[in-house]
Amino acid sequence: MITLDSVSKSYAKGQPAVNNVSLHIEKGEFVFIVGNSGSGKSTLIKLLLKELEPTSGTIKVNGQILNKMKRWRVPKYRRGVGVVFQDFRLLKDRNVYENVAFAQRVIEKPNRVIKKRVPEVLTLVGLAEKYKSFPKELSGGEQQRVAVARAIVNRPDILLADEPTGNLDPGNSMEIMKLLEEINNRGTTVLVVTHNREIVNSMKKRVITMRKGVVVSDEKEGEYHEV
Ligand SMILES: Nc1ncnc2c1ncn2[C@@H]1O[C@H](COP(=O)(O)OP(=O)(O)OP(=O)(O)O)[C@@H](O)[C@H]1O
Repeated sequence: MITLDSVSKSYAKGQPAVNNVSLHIEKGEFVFIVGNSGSGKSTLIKLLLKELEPTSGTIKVNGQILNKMKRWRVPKYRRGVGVVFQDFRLLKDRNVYENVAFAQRVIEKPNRVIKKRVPEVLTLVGLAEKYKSFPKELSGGEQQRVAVARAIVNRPDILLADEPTGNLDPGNSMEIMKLLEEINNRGTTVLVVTHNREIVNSMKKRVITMRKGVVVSDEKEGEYHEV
């Protein structure tokens, strides 16, 4: 599903943010990416979204080599990848329903599809009853649920979450991770960048640890390592 082959990314100067990384993630896997601040995790996510180009190496996602992808194909590619961020990034002036529906409207899904699909995903994330609420009327955990609903409404093959619990308390953090696990159980490949040691250690998933741009460990049912 995702293969990185000797991928490096250097910004203007200094050592590469991602340094000769090779890894393979199978369809349906749940993977944590951990590592200190500045170890290259967000850069890796941006490379997978084709927001950045690698300085060298190749990235293959769903059989497509990202480096060679024609520019006009990129929007379609990104639609197959759901993304969740630490800061939720909801539209403040739209209610829960519209925040999720928006992701379908931009790809011109017909209204009858939207009317069926949005309540479905809101039920999955446990927010069916709050569909009329605006982001400011929701708790942080609820806002992140909306962001997750928006990320999955178009049924992406892959869900990338960059510090999805960074702004949440421990209870809400665990609930969001359980939700990501549920989405994974339904077939979506899930990659989660996190600093949350307790959650990583309790969930017993694959853990890829980065340090200074390099993958220093990659364990099945791994633990959070300080490196
Ligand atoms: N746009 C940029 N221009 C120059 N250097 C950058 C840029 N973005 C990131 N870097 C550098 O690349 C390295 C890796 O950054 P990255 O954001 O990928 O780390 P991270 O592991 O996601 O960190 P954090 O846990 O703090 O989010 C850091 O040294 C950072 O300063």
